Amino acid sequence: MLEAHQLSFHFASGSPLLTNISLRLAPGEWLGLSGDSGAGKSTLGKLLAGQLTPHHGSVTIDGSPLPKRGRRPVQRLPQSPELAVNPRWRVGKILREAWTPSDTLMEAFGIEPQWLKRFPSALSGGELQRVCVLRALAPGVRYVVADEISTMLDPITQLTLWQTLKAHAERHQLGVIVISHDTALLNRLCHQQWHLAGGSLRVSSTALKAP
Ligand SMILES: Nc1ncnc2c1ncn2[C@@H]1O[C@H](COP(=O)(O)OP(=O)(O)OP(=O)(O)O)[C@@H](O)[C@H]1O
Repeated sequence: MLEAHQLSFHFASGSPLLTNISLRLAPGEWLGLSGDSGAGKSTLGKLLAGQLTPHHGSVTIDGSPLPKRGRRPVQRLPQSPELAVNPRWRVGKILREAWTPSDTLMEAFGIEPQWLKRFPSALSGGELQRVCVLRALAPGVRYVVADEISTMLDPITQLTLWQTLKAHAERHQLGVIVISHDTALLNRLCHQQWHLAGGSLRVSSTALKAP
């Protein structure tokens, strides 16, 4: 179980951005997070993934704090994949630095073998996003924070990406947090939905689907 316990956070110069945020996500469960631009959704995603440290509160997995070293069990996928990769590494090295997925999985995510020899700048944003999603699914990863990952994809590629991620998450019992402004997408994918406003979470809708 991934749990946020009363998280509070503010940036150095700013007023409080997040106040007393608590949430729980079980393995295999999908949680949707919406909110206006600037509400703090990405910041909350970074806190849950251990990329930022809360000023108050804590994040735990099965009751233990997030590990400080080694592979992060909570992986955050940012909206702009080009900012998340080393532009001087070829795509194959970028992927294999995390793990070596099977050919079947590569195919399922629509990743073509010839892309591996290219540099990230020689892939489209959507192609690179799929590489980054697959890179984040290394063994040992338990939860994924997908932060607006499909905005740049055409509808068909978007659908394929979510279907593939859904199947993979189900097989490996990954918990997934979907950050999006797209209510229809969240309704379709998520078991629980939260809306972030004024630094607090409120239930946006509770789906009746079982995880
Ligand atoms: N490193 C930083 N230093 C100072 N302020 C920051 C920093 N990063 C983000 N902020 C501010 O914190 C607030 C929340 O940012 P965040 O990216 O979490 O919002 P968001 O809800 O994800 O927005 P969007 O939907 O536009 O992506 C914004 O006002 C932003 O300007």
